[in-house]
Amino acid sequence: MQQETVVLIVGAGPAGLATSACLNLQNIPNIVLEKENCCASLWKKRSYDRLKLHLAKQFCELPHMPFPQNAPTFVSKTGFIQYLDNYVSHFNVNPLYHRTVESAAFDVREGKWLVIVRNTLFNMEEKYEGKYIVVATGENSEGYIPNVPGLDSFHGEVMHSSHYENGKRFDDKNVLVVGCGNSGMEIAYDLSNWGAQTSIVVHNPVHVLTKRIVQLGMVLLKFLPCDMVDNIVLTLSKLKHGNLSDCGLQRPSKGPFYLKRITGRSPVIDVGTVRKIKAREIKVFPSINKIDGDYIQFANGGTKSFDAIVFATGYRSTVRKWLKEDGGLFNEEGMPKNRVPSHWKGENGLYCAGFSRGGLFGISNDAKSISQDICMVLGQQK
Ligand SMILES: Cc1cc2nc3c(=O)[nH]c(=O)nc-3n(C[C@H](O)[C@H](O)[C@H](O)COP(=O)(O)OP(=O)(O)OC[C@H]3O[C@@H](n4cnc5c(N)ncnc54)[C@H](O)[C@@H]3O)c2cc1C
Ligand SMILES: NC(=O)C1=CN([C@@H]2O[C@H](COP(=O)(O)OP(=O)(O)OC[C@H]3O[C@@H](n4cnc5c(N)ncnc54)[C@H](OP(=O)(O)O)[C@@H]3O)[C@@H](O)[C@H]2O)C=CC1
Ligand SMILES: O=C(O)C(=O)Cc1c[nH]c2ccccc12
Repeated sequence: MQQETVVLIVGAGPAGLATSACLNLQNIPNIVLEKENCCASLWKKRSYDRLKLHLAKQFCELPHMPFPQNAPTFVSKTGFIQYLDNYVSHFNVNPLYHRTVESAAFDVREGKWLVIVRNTLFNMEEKYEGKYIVVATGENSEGYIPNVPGLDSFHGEVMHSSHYENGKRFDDKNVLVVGCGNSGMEIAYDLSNWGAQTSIVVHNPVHVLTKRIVQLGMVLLKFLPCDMVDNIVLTLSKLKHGNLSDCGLQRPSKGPFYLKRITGRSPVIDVGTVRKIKAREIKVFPSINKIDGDYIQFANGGTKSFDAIVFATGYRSTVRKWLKEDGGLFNEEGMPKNRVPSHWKGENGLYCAGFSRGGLFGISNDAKSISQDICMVLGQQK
């Protein structure tokens, strides 16, 4: 006899996989719906070649499966993909691929979620039902490119960081990276290594740390208050990098771990970009005013021509495009209304995993909280 699906999970990234694994361990029937042809599509298809986990492996593991002892402290992209593929087989997670969720709504009469899915392999509509639904489509669902005046007139190549693989075909080209988050800073470094004349737009203050300093900070946070940890990591970072304001990099007035906690914004973990900026191998520009043909004009009045622009300007959640209600959970931007740790549970059996802005560590906590909650509610109903 076929078991009735109890939980529908939308998205087979780390969050969907971890939630399914936790439910499988409790024998709670679930289905994972994934629009791509593989799991962890961000890692397999939408991230640059030289990507490594920025946080030490103990902060990046999913529930119930540590990284192998012989894995390096900072796991490579291929190592992480291997880990996820092992995770999927170990916990018998079987996502349904080529399934794009187009709408989900709660049927009050039936007390169920009704989900309409496009099977893109056969271009047909499918319907699924579940008592619970877990949104695991991620904070990084689609690349965001700002509305820059004149962008349409730009003659060169324009891409989002999620489509950047490496700088091979940009050697000797003039490339502008817009955005100085972790993607922008690392892509600028990669482009410069491949021989591109590289520039980066830095429009706001930014914290630049190193992976070792962040690792120390993460450990210290277990014992010390956040402001004390921020003082320690900032002192270490100033010793390491010196004063960067001459190079166009200002530090925010609030500390890096405080900002991570309150705004979710991650500090930049330097991979070597700072040395290149100091050596003027990578040029820093302020905000873009406008684009005219090949020429880009900056807020300081400077103008320069470029062959290509990489927008490393972040991502947006897409859940509000298909979830037909906010479910008491999501704001207009498709992010949780409530602050961590009250962010993962909505109304009528709606949950979200992977929206805490806490990276893989946050994802692991969400998956455990959601599976425990569903297990408890089902237990009460028996
Ligand atoms: C470049 C990059 C590097 C990162 N590195 C780290 C790191 O080192 N450490 C860390 O802790 N965090 C890191 N993060 C943050 C975070 O951990 C990752 O983004 C992680 O992949 C998020 O997992 P997720 O499952 O929530 O979302 P995703 O990995 O984005 O998975 C969501 C899945 O949902 C699918 N989907 C979307 N919409 C639909 C739909 N309508 N129907 C069906 N399927 C759908 C997508 O195809 C995708 O496979 C990184 C993020 C980025 C962008
Ligand atoms: N190895 C790793 O672990 C890596 C992890 N990541 C993680 O992935 C997530 C996404 O990172 P990322 O892709 O860098 O996106 P982010 O959202 O973290 O960064 C986007 C950057 O673009 C800037 N920006 C936005 N709009 C404009 C604009 N109009 N002009 C100029 N700058 C602009 C933002 O500045 P502001 O916010 O001030 O507006 C910010 O600095 C983060 O959590 C990050 O830490 C990413 C890469 C590698
Ligand atoms: O890679 C990211 O953006 C993350 O969100 C991971 C993360 C969680 N907590 C942090 C603290 C400092 C730097 C990165 C992270």
